[in-house]
Formats: sequence, structure tokens, C-alpha cells
Amino acid sequence: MTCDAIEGVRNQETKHVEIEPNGACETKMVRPRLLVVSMSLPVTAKRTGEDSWSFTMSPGGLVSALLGLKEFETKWIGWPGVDVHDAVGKKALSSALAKKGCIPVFLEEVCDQYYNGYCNNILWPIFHYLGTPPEYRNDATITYQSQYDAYKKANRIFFDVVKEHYEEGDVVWCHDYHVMLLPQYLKEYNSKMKVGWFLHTPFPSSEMYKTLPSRSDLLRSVLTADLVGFHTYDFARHFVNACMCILGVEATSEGVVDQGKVTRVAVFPIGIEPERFINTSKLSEVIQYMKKFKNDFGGRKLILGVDRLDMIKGIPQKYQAFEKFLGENEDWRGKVMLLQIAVPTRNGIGEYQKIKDQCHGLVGRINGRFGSISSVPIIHLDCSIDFNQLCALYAITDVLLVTSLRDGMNLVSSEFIACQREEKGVLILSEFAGAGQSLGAGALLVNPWNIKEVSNAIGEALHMSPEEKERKHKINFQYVKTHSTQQWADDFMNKLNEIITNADLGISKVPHELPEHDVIQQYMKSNSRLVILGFYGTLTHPYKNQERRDERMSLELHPQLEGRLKALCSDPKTTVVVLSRSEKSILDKNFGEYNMWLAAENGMFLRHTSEEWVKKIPEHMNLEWIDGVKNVFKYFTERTPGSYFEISETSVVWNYEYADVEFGRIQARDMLQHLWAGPISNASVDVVRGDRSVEVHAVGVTKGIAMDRILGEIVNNNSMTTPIDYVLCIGSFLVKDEDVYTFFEPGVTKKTKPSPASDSDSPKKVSSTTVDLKDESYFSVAIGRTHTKARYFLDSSDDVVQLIHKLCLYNNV
Ligand SMILES: O=P(O)(O)OC[C@H]1O[C@H](O[C@H]2O[C@H](CO)[C@@H](O)[C@H](O)[C@H]2O)[C@H](O)[C@@H](O)[C@@H]1O
Ligand SMILES: O=c1ccn([C@@H]2O[C@H](COP(=O)(O)OP(=O)(O)O)[C@@H](O)[C@H]2O)c(=O)[nH]1
Repeated sequence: MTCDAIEGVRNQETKHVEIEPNGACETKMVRPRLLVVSMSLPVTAKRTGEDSWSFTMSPGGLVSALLGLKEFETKWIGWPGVDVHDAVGKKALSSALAKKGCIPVFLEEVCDQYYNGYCNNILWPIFHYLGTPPEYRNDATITYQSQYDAYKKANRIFFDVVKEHYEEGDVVWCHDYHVMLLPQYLKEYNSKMKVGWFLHTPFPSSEMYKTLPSRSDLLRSVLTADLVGFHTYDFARHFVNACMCILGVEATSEGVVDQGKVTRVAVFPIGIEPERFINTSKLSEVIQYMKKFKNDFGGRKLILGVDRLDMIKGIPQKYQAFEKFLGENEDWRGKVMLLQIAVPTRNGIGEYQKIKDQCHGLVGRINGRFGSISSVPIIHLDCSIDFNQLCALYAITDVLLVTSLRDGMNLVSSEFIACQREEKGVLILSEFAGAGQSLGAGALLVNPWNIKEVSNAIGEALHMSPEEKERKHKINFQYVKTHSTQQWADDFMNKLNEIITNADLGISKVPHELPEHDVIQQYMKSNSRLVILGFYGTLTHPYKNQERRDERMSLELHPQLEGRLKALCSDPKTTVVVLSRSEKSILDKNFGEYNMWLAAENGMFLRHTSEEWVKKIPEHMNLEWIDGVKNVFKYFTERTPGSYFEISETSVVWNYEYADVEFGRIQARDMLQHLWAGPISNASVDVVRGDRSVEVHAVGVTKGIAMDRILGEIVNNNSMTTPIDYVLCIGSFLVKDEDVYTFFEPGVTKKTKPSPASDSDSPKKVSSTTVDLKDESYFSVAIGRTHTKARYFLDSSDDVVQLIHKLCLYNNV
């Protein structure tokens, strides 16, 4: 959750003073207007005349959840549940909806192919691990393509409506798998729009997701949003993993980095509006219902199920478990009943008809088997039910049975908990519902596929002592009360605002094109300069991707570098360090002849070229995992033509830039699974998935962390006699190494620690030489990326070599 963000963003609310009619001043907090975009509006429209409409509440958790957004000025954009073809009808519907804060999206002829087709027959089953339905296997290309075209068209229609109603400063919050292309359309139209995307369903493991033909387009679009949210960490992890495997982007602790652009990915478990349920269950009408239902049920214990009649809800599994329970517990027959509210949904899809028939068949069988003239064990209702009746049912329920095979969250569980009164019921909850992570502690968690386990859980719930029920209820009630829909929306919006504010602040500071004139001027003025250079992409041949040949060209030094770099290194006032993740022998081979410092393996080994290598590995570092990782890398290298791996004392890097990159990505994904399952499962390592590489290294091996040790060694070595008053740090570094750019910020005096004797064999002179760096003499430069912590950027190693040349030229070296 993102509670830490809340305070910061509350401060961003604008103060707005209003004069009341009586002259009193009131200060109000004005929040950005919120445009909620979802497939369905909270109400479904029904035409009652040429220009008149009536409305009923749309079913499903998304609607229930978003109705709880009270503290935002919200406009809701979505489909009204009907097709309207005439102008009179559209106008009348639009104005009736406007009074409810809703804006209709008319999907017309694309609706069926879009909603029943691509959304609910392709994305929905894939996202819920059901796979593509069989009918696509016969004429897959035609059906799939036309439905995807409809999806694109529908997303365009949503975009047009948002565009029409968007006002500067609005936040556009896109909901669910129906509008995955919308973030991209919005950002292409206006890159400053604040766009969030939240998925209410599970995001499947990349193994399942990758079966989707349009997998890359959808991911790329979602990544254009400023913030991407999920109900659980599992879903977020699967999403990040899919982005890494399919798009080859880099993952960080905050989200996904694509070409330097960071998309934040975070977890926001949705809640309900607890007060609505608590208060409703106290209403006299509801209490009347409770009495009536209890009477109707004739003193039998009540097991309740409330689900849309959807394959993912596991209703047949629920029936089978109940059948087993009755079969094995004769004494409970006639004393317990299962009431299933099976809310109709997506009737236009064949699979939904089938599940209905299947349920009816099972109910018939079980009722035939265990029913009597006076009662049947299962009441199955194909309808939705009135809210007050629903709350009454929740309140008198002994066991709520949730057997979802997969479920984004499952709000029914929370609603049940909120409605409990004196005698507490028991929640049996599928471990495959997102709610399992939040309410598991106060529930009996089950695997719905294990009929025996569910049947046993029913028995356990029915026999549970009042004290245990009370204890479990208390845990969950506390959670439900404090994790409301409003809280959920606040968290999401606050995080989104925080991201945008930080990005706005960032834009003014980073990165500018390198001011060459200043770099040279300050260089000439200074007396003790430190020049830190990366290797790959900084000093190597600037081949473009498409020019890559079958050999390791990027390992070649830039053709014009040699003389220029030698000149720079020969300047007595300049200390040059090449800081690379490469191992010692590669740096030796390329830079052994220069008068400079070499920091291999991200600073784990250091030497001045006139001296021997010094080991800078912290003593406690555990490196036992290396052999296991090496074996896995070897296996994949043999099976991925063109790939290679480099092994050093603290890291192993597998690189597939010269392999078929698509294949390389697939292999990288499998490789990571092998690694996590085996050699690194218990090791203290960082795994970095680069654009075309996988690197495993000991924790804490970043260039920024190494800088401290490097500086200490250089200073102790006495090669610098005066404080460093100029730093130029240029590299094409991974995101995790960008800490090196901030090492010398904000340009104040740094005192270096003498290196501990255990770090090296060479004797140490304890020196306290300092860095005395003015802000204008510090230049951190990223190559080829504009989203960076560096102050400046350069395009390629050509620019680096040119710059080195000019530094020497103007300085007469
Ligand atoms: O509008 P429908 O196509 O009939 O479907 C109803 C909704 O079903 C899905 O709900 C999900 O959202 C809930 C709240 O986050 C969550 O608890 C549940 O697990 C999900 O299944 C769907 O994601 C919505 O878009 C639909 O409106
Ligand atoms: O007749 C009914 C019974 C229930 N619900 C509501 O439908 C939602 C179901 O949400 P959940 O997250 O459990 O699953 P979803 O249907 O969204 O997959 C809950 O808020 C229920 O109160 C409904 O709209 N009509």
C-alpha cells in the first residue's frame, strides 16, 4: 500500500476561498477533477419512450467499488449498457445521465465484437488462467483479428469521449482490461495528461499472458500511464515480469523502465464502503427481512454464495463440495442449506450459457439426491437481488462460501464481514481470490479445486465455536473497516499526484544537454580533476543496433579514442578512472597501457595501471552462489546461439545482444525461473534484467557504493595532492548504477575514509585529503538516455570522444 504518499499529496491540494451568503469565509480544499473511465457505467439504461430512460444499478464489484468515491469531483465515462442508434435517444440519455455525473460512450456496431468478443472471450479467460476459448482454435486468425480491431476501435471511441470532456488538470483514471489501449491514445494526444490505469482482475503469470497475440501492444500502451495499479503483489509481479520477458524492459523496485522512462507499478487492494453495509444492516426493513428469511429457512444453517454466474467463480466446484459434504455427513442433511445468488452476467457469450446449464444440472442432481418433500439443500437463483435483502442475507449467514477459481479481489467477502451482527458467520475463502491476501487471517482458506478440502472446511465452519468465530471476525472486521474504497482511491490518486509532482520537479533539473563550454572552462580553471568514465557505450564503438554484426563489436574501443584518452591521462592535474562492470582482464586488455585507474566489477577490484590489482570486496560478502548461477548460464548459452556469458568474482552476466533478441528474451525468462528456483533462491544477490542481458551480482555492488571505496584508495595512494575541485562523470549505466551520478551531489566538501587495511595487501598511508567541489564544477553525464539522475546527457560515445579531445586541446595537452 502507499499510505506514506498521502500526506505529501494532501499538501498539493489547492486552497480555495469561498464567501458564503452570510459573508463568512470558508476555505475549501479543491482536488483535481477525476474522470473515471470504465467499460460499464454504474447504471444500466433501459429505454422507456422515445426520449425517456430508466436506470438500474449495474452488477459487479467494480461498480460497487467506484460508487464509494465520494471525496472527488468525479465524472464517470462508460457504456450505458444499451445500443442507441437515433439522435433523439442519444440526446435524452446523455442528459439523463449527466444528472448522475455520467457520460455515455456509444459503442454501437463494435460493441459485440469488443465487449463479448475481445474483452470477455479473450482477455477475461486469459487473465483468469482459463486460456483462449476453443472456438478460436478453428478460425483463430479471422475471429481474433476482427475482435482485436473492434477493441482498438472501441478504445478510440472511449478516447474521443475523454478528449471532449477533458479539462486541463483533470486526472484520467482508466479501469480494467477493457481500456488497455486508452493510456497510449491519451498520452499521444497530450503527454501532460495525468493518467492512471488500474486492473480489477488478476494479471496472469507471463506464461499465460504471452499466449495473447496482441500482448506487446497492450503492455506498451499500459506502460505509457503514469501509474499502473493492481490488487495484489502477485498480479503486479506478473505484470512486471511480462513486461521484462516480452518487451525486454528493465524492472526496478518502483516499476518498469523502458528507454529511461519509468512507469510506476504499485499495489492498491480495493475495499468496500463499510458504513454503507453496517448502517443498512441496522435498518428496520432489513431486520424484518432477516426475520422473514430465518423463518423461511426453517431453522436450517445457511451457507450463502453471491457471485456473478461466471466460470471464474467456481460455482460448480462449490456445488460438488457441498454434495460431498452432504454425502459424508448424513446428520447434517435437512439441517443445512446452500443459497446461491447467481447474478446474470454477459449473457451474449456462449460459455456463460454453458456454465448456467452446468450449474442447473448439478443443482438438480444434488437436490434430487438429498432433498425431501419439505426442503431441498440448494436454492439457486438466476437473478440479482435488492441491496437491503442482500445485507439481510449476509447478516444471517452462517457460512459464506467463496470458491472463485481466480478472482481479482472479491468484494462479496468484505460485504459479508461488514454486515455481521451478534452471531458471527464464518468466511470460507478461495486462496485464488485477491481477497485471500487481505482476509485470509480471519477466514478458512481453501483450494476450490480440492473438493474434499472445501467439504472439510464446510464441516469445520459449521462446528466452529462461537469464540473462534468471534476471534476470526474481529480480525477481518478491523481490516474491512479501515480499508475502505475511499482509502483505496485516495491511495491511488495520492500516489499518482506524487509521481506527477516529482516528475514535474525533475523536469526542471535533469537532464540538460551537456554545456560543453562550461565543462571545458571549469576544467581549465581547476587544479585537481577527477574524470570517471564508463566503458560499454561510453568508450566503445558507437554501432547502432541495426548495424550490429555477428561479433562482439560493442567491446571494441572507439576508433578515435586512443590518442585522445592517452593525452587526457597524461595531464598531471587529471586523475582518470574507468569504472566498469567488466572483469579485470578486459580492462587490462583495453586500458593497461594508459596512465589511469581501473575499477573492475563495479569497483570490487581496483588498480592504478602502474600497480597490481587490489581487492575491494567487503569481507562478509557471500559468493557461494556463483557456481550454481554459472551452470545455469552455461546451459542457456549453449542453447541460445550468439549469446555469451562473462563471469567475474562477484557477478555473472549473460548477454544475448548478438543472438536472436526475441528468442533471447524467451530464454532469459526461463533462465530467471531456473535461477529463482535454485541457485539464488536463498542467496543475497541482486538480479538485473537489462535490455539484452541478465546479470546476477552480490548485493550492494553498485557503482555509487563503489565510488566511496575508489575515492578512498585514490586519495590514500597519494596520487592526488590537492583536494578534488572538478568532477566529470560520464557513463551509459544501468538504472541501478545511477547512484554514481549523485555521489558527488550536491557538490559540498566530502571527506574520504582511509581504506581498511583488510581490503588490500598494499600498505596504507592514512591521509585525509578532501574533495572540495563547487556546484559549477560537477558534471554528471548519462549517455543516450534522458530519464536519469545525471545532470546532463550526451547522445553517444562519439560525443564523449569529441569532448575528451577538446578538453586536451584547450588545455594544451
Ligand atoms: O460488467 P460485467 O462485464 O458484467 O462484469 C462485472 C465486473 O466484473 C469484474 O470485476 C472485478 O472487479 C472487482 C472490484 O475490483 C473485483 O473484486 C473482482 O474480483 C473482479 O472480477 C470486472 O473486472 C469489471 O470490469 C466488471 O465490471
Ligand atoms: O444481486 C447482486 C448481488 C451482488 N451484487 C454485487 O456485485 C459485487 C460483486 O463483486 P465482486 O468483487 O465480489 O465480484 P465481481 O462480480 O466484480 O467479479 C458485490 O459488490 C455485490 O454486492 C450485485 O451487484 N447484485
